[in-house]
Amino acid sequence: MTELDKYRKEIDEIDQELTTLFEKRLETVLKVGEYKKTHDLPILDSSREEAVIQKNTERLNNKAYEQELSDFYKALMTITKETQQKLMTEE
Ligand SMILES: O=C(O)C(=O)C[C@]1(C(=O)O)C=C[C@@H](O)C=C1
Repeated sequence: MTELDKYRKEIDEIDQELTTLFEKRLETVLKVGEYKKTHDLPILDSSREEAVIQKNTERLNNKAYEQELSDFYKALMTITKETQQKLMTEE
C-alpha cells in the first residue's frame, strides 16, 4: 500500500463518521423545520448561524483552520436551509 493509499483509507474512515453525523444533524434540522412550519417561523436565523460558527471555531484545536471551519459551517447551513425549504413547500 502506498502512502497515498494509506491517506485515502484514513479519509474514507473519517468520511464514514462524517456521513453518520451529517445524517443525524440533517434529521434534527428537519425536526426544527417541522417546528418552524407549525409555528410559522422563518427558516433563516442569522444570529443562530453566527453562534454556531463562533462556538465551533472556538472548539478548534488548531486556530489556523478558523476560516475553513467557518466556510464549512456556512456551506452546511446553506444545505440545511434548502432541506428545510423543501419541507416548507410540501403539502
Ligand atoms: O437552529 C435553527 O433555527 C435551524 O434551523 C438550524 C440551522 C442549522 O443548520 O444549524 C439552519 C438554519 C438556520 O438559519 C439556523 C441554524
